[in-house]
Amino acid sequence: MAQITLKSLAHSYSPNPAGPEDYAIREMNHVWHQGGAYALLGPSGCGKSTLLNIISGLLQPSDGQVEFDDSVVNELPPEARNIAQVFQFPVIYDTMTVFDNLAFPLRNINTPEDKVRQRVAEVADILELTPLLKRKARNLTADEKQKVSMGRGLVRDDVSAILFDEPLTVIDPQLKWKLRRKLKEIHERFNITMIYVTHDQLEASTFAEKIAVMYEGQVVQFGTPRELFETPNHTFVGYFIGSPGMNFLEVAIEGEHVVSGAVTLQVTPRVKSAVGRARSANVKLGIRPEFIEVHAEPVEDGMEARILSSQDLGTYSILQLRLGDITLKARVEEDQRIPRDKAYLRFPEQFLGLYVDEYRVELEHE
Ligand SMILES: Nc1ncnc2c1ncn2[C@@H]1O[C@H](COP(=O)(O)OP(=O)(O)OP(=O)(O)O)[C@@H](O)[C@H]1O
Repeated sequence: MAQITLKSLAHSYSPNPAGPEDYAIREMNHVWHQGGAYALLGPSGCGKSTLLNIISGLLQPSDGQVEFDDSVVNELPPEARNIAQVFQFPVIYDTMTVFDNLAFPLRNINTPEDKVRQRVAEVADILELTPLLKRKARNLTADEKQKVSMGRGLVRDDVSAILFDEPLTVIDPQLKWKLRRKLKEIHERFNITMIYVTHDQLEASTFAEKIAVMYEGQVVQFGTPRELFETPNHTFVGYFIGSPGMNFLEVAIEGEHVVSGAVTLQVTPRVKSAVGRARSANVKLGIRPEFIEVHAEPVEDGMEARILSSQDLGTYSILQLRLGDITLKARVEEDQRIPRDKAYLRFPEQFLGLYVDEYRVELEHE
């Protein structure tokens, strides 16, 4: 078992990278602590698989170091790194039985047969594969095959880490939920570092204690699901986490006011002075749909908005609103009165984030 440290790590698939856009991983420093349950979350193409393959040794980084505890492992091949990896599609031997498939990684390191039997029984039990142990793998369904593939990743208890690359893609939605719970249970039981790659925020937050959000080859935030929701460090995290994502308004100071396009925003003096201090033309205010106050009647400092649509989602509704030339989304709970055509909006200061050049900055005290 190990702590995995990435030091000034970068990777380009091009032999002569000309600029940052030629890097699948842009320079990053990151630590995965021993025993953590982590998710690596981001959209397609952001570099998740590249990063996993660098950790497992399938890929050599073009720059920087990968360390397991205090040893640099850049030169070590995958088999010497003691890492288990579970891929999107099943990697199993069709002609072997389920038992032999599960036993394979253990027999490969000359584990005594009684220990093999004990570990295979344990993992088969957790993954509900016990009735299938004697079956040939080729006769299994796609779901069952992927469970065996996961079992092969989980069967050794001496690995430095287990890396999962979207392991539930081929699994039926009903079973996905159950398997995620099982992985969590296994993590709690065996205290192995697990890194789980996904592009699905729900999958990430049900599995992981901490999520690394990747965007354009970099980890833009590493935090608990709650931190990512409440204080996104980067506008991308705001968009990507939450359903719907955070609203962002491009803002500037005009005379005495904070404006967004043609709209004068009602904000506190503290927000105004923070916007005024920003030394960039790229300044945004972010607020989650959950935190916009929506009133049916005029209120002090309320900003009048038109309601474009209202989507009833059972216990809450999502309103699409037009504030001047800005489109916003707001969430209204079922016990709240939903205005018909017009609404009056307030942006409570404690829920506003200020973003300069896409990164969050504190609203300092006066
Ligand atoms: N073997 C390769 N050769 C050249 N470019 C590659 C190679 N593999 C990946 N890339 C590029 O590197 C970038 C990161 O890809 P990567 O597969 O790591 O992203 P990802 O986040 O895992 O995406 P997905 O979720 O679609 O698998 C992408 O621009 C991709 O096109």
